[in-house]
Amino acid sequence: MTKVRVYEYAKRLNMSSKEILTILTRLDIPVANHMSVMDEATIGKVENFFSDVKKRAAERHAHEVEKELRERQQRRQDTMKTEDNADNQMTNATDNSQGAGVGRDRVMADQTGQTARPTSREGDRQGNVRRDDGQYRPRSNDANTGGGRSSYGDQRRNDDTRTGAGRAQGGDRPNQYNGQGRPRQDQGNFSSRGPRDVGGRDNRPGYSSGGTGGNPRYGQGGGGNRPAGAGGPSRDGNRGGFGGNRPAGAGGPNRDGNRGGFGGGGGRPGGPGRDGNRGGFGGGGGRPGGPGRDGNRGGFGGGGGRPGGPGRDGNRGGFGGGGGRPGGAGRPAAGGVAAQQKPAAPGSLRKDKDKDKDKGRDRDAFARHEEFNEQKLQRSKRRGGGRQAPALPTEVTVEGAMSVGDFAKLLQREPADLIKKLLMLGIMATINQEIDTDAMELIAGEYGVTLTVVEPVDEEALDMLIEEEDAESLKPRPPVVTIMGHVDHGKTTLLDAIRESKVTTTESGGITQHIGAYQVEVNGRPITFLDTPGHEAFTTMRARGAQVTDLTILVVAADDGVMPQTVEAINHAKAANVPIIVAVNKMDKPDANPDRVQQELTQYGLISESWGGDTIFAPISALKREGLDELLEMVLLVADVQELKANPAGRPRGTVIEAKLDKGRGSVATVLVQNGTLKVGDIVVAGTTYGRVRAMVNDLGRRMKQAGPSTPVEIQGLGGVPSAGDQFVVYDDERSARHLVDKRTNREKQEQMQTTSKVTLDDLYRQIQEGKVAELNVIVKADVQGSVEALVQSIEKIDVSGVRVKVIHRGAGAITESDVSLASASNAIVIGFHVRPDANATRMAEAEKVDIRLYRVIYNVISELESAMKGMLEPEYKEVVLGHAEVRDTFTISRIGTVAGCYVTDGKLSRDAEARLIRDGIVVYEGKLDSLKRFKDDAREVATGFECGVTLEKFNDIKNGDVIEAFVMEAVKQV
Ligand SMILES: Nc1nc2c(ncn2[C@@H]2O[C@H](COP(=O)(O)OP(=O)(O)OP(=O)(O)O)[C@@H](O)[C@H]2O)c(=O)[nH]1
Repeated sequence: MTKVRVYEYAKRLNMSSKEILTILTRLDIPVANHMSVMDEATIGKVENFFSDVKKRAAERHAHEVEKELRERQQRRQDTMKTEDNADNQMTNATDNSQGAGVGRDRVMADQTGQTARPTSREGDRQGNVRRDDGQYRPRSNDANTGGGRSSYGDQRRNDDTRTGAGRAQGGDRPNQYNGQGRPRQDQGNFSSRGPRDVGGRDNRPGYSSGGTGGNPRYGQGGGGNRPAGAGGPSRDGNRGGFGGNRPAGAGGPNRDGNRGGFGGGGGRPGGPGRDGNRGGFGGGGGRPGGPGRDGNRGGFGGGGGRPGGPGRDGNRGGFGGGGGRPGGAGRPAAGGVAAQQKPAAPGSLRKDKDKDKDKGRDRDAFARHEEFNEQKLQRSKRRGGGRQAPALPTEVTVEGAMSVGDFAKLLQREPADLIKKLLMLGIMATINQEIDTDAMELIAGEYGVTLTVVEPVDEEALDMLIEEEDAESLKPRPPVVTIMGHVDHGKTTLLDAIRESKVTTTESGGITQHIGAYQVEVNGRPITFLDTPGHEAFTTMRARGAQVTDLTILVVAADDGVMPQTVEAINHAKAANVPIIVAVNKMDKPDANPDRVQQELTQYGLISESWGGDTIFAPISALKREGLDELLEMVLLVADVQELKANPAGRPRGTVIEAKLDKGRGSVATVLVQNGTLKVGDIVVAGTTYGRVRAMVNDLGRRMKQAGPSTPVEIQGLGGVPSAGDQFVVYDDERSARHLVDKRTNREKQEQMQTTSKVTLDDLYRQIQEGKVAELNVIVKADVQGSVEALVQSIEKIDVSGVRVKVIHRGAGAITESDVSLASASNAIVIGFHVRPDANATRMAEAEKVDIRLYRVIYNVISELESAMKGMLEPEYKEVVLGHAEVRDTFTISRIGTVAGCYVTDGKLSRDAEARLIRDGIVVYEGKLDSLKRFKDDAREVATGFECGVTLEKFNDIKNGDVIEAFVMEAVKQV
């Protein structure tokens, strides 16, 4: 497959480019826009994504289908259980009940289609109903004849062959039966055309009716809801048979068992039962039954449902069926499980003397029936338990806003349902739209789910494997010091003085080399100096979130006093929350005035100890190497107060101080180890590069095997050149290091594509609303110090909706690169009053996306800041007139309107300009140019001295002599 652009690919899939871009973003594939090229791998990933989505949808569908099936099955089981319970209750009822009834619906048809004749002949059948004397006496209590047409599946006694009989057929063929059930028995196959519509038609009409034999108590016949078919004969059992809706037709004969059988056209017709709990079911539309003997259930037989085979002595004879669960194929009608369990005794007539035995069998059968039911229940429980859908969550945890779809997934609810609920709450949202935690809370409440909002996981911290070190493993570490100050106040001289005086004396013979940082030893304790005087340590590094400095030495020349960069340095240090030690330098100079320095610094909150403050002032002469020991002792003192600690045995991590590409050595980076002990061979990830430490060199040029906390070392072996301020960490394996670097590179690219999140006045309100800004950092630069102070005082008074303005730096003079870098590091805006940024500052501001605002009136500064904070900052527009044209002629064209033939008298007319029509000095129309043509062609612009055709948007009343004025509205920056 060749490469395609996003929009082409989207078109191919009949999707929008936006959708594809969204998918790519989700897949962490950086793309710029719809014109971006998708290579084969990317397309593959997208296609995988689609197939995953499809797979998930299919799974969900399957799950739903399965659930539906399970519910159906459960319902069926419940119904059966209810009936079984009813049966058992019947068992305890009277003996000798029999009845005959005529089913309402057709009961059952046999395989031959013959109508079952409810003629009962004693002795002529197996498994029949006769009792003691073999005489079939319909009236007697003993020999019970079921009237009507019994629907028997297989009424044979099933001595040996068990054919799946009792397949009821047919539907509602009416069959006039009068409630006199005369069960007919055939050899083996019994069937009956179910009687229908005889007997009463009311609800329980045929109760006790129609039975020709014996006590018709339980025989049911009738035509109504629970009407009667012909009940089968019953003996010693409870129920002869049912007919009607729920059974109908003739019930089978019953003997000693609980249920003779059900007969039914629409319901379940029964076969004969003997000794068992249920003879069987037989049915036209439902389940017709086979005969049962000694077993719990004879069997089911059915036309539309389940037809049954014979059962004997076992739990269930078998199922057979014509329709739903076809006979033979379902559970085999022949034989059946039970039949094999206990071979059938030759079916025969039952004698009274066998009665006790029968009763015993009854009990056995009942027990088996119970056992079977229990087993069935357990099986269904197991089945249900195994496949049970996971319970819906009652508690969910979120980290912040998420899309409706994702939240629905979390709640395991349908997104559409969520969208509906959101709508009810007045929130219009689509599945991909993000909702905040408040909305989530409301939705969760609707579902009765507890929502917990937790702080989002700091991915960077995770990536950097930042673990909490336990207090016991922390050991004191050397302080890391930077030196700052105004130009020429002696920073470099001081750094050199410290290095030479300390390094060379302690490490005699060592050749110091510049690696960007070095360590000195004072009173046996090391101090690390960052060798980069100036702001980089603060700005560049802080912008990357790195904080390397523990304290800063502010160098102020005693002869020069506090200068602008001194102030800047103070502000940098304060912004970074780093303690300051003031080194009053050049004390050797005759015009040195340390008091002045002390006095000037009080303005910036640095009050010397001698004046009751807590800032240490150390008078030194860097040139003459005087006062250095005292200064360094002070450094140690302040460090002690800070209790600087690290775990030398922890995971090595730190910050890149500087890095370069060396011709011979490749990537060389000076790093400051801040925790753990970095060793040669370690796999280091720094920024977007990684590699194995090949060699380590300290500031004395010595090869090192390992470097502990606060040690600056130069390392070789990284794959690329990291940036100053990049944090590094040691990874356990190269693969995960590479993975992190890939991830970072992708993220970086994406961030570059996205708009900056730096604060600007234009989107300040949004950022305030989003809670991103609670304090607006401002750098104030003005032409004179007086203006600076006035401005700062006014600005600091602004307090809108809890957002405070904080002036982090102020000064007189042009806006410099340093101001911009401080603004960038501190997410500040720069306010210039009667000053302008220099070229470098402008360039840097563009690169760093720092908002510089220039003003000439203090009032504008205040009002604009206030408006921005209130979200009312409207860009100001001014009208710029482009030119005029005189209407020399007009034409009316249908469907277009009036076309004005014009002559441009001055300036130009532009196609997308706004226009006004002036007639005799009065503006009669103001709107837009609808079309602008030179002859027949559309023109973008028509300049002075040319003719053109003009139409105005929704305006036709143009007359000769009118003047068309073209103008545009331009946004103006306030200056
Ligand atoms: N008399 C005297 N001169 C000093 C002292 N310290 C530095 N100087 C001189 O001041 C000048 C500037 O010193 P640097 O160390 O370059 O000053 P810096 O602050 O590093 O200057 P930049 O690198 O330009 O920011 C040099 O000529 C030094 O010799 C001192 O203690 N006494």
